[in-house]
Amino acid sequence: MTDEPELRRRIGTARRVVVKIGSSAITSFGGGIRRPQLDALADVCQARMAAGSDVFVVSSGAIGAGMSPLGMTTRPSTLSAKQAAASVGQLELARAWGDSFSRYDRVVGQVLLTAGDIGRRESAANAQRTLDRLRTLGAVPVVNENDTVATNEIRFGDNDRLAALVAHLISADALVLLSDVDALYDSDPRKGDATAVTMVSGAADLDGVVAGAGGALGTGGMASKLAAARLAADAGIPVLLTAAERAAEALADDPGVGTVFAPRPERMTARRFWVRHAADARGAVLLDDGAVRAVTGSRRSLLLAGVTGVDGLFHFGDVIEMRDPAGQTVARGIAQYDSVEVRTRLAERASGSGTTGQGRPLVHADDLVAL
Ligand SMILES: Nc1ncnc2c1ncn2[C@@H]1O[C@H](COP(=O)(O)OP(=O)(O)O)[C@@H](O)[C@H]1O
Ligand SMILES: N[C@@H](CCC(=O)OP(=O)(O)O)C(=O)O
Repeated sequence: MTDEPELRRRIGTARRVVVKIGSSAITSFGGGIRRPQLDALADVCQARMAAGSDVFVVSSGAIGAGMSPLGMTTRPSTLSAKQAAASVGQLELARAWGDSFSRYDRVVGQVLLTAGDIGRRESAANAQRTLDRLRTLGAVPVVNENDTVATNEIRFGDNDRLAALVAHLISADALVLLSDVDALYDSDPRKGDATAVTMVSGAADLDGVVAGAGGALGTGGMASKLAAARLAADAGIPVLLTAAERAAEALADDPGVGTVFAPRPERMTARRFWVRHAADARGAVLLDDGAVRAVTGSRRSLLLAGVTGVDGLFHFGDVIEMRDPAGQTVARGIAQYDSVEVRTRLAERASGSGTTGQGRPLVHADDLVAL
């Protein structure tokens, strides 16, 4: 098991680093983008690049940056108003990052992505190639969610998750999450006494930790950072979480600040990671209790015999969800049948005219990830 100093050194010497900056760190109510803070972050990223690392920036703040030009005084709540604010704000944000890095004669490349893009192999491969080419050209990729086309259903939910998915996409060696709080605490530090957690190596370290909501400008709060850290851990990527104002220490070669999250000892295969985290599920099947035990406890393939119903339309090769009798999603995996065929087989079984106990499994154990 990795110890804390070793993990911190690993992050400090990572060759390829994704740095995610939250809205709360670089925007303010009424004032839009806080240029001095953004410049300070660009200074730190430049120093790390000068030391030989590749840095990929994931920057939130488009909605915050677009509010004041549009005369909005509170963060918009409807999707269309958020998208309108973001479309104005993305320009402001890209210009600000461009100006900031131009002080070092560096060009930035804006990369706007949705969850759907990362969930589809072809567009994910294209995004990965673009990011890589920007890197080889010496430009700094600045990634954000493509808010204009993201819908409630397909939103990343927040940029912490986006940053973790990007880190996986580009095979990063470390992910640094910069927020307005200097570490993970056992409860929201804004609400009183709280103790900092310096390292998380597994679920047990989160026992008793209450991850609360974010600030007025952020979206995910601490829960989304923990989910992103878990996602990165599955991808084998260590994470450091701290405040943007500690960025210089966070990106130093031996970062002594914030909370570090250890990756899984064995990186999930790219295929299982994709099934678990990236791909959009196209539909779902309902399982009986025996099938739930088989797929979650014994990690066996899902046979049609354990399926009691189908929800939605899916095709052979799509990622589907598996739900227990209470409707809770217990696993995800790749379907080896179309939904129409599953429905037909279930109807045959109900009428006594067929068997569903034989044949190939609906989801093979190798393509199945319990949640
Ligand atoms: N257990 C916790 N530890 C640390 N911060 C927490 C915790 N619970 C809630 N928070 C709050 O989460 C906020 C950071 O989330 P958010 O506003 O979404 O940031 P960002 O804009 O950087 O994504 C902090 O301001 C902090 O008050
Ligand atoms: N794409 C949105 C992201 C919002 C968001 O996730 O913000 P944060 O929780 O501060 O990372 C924007 O740029 O405003």
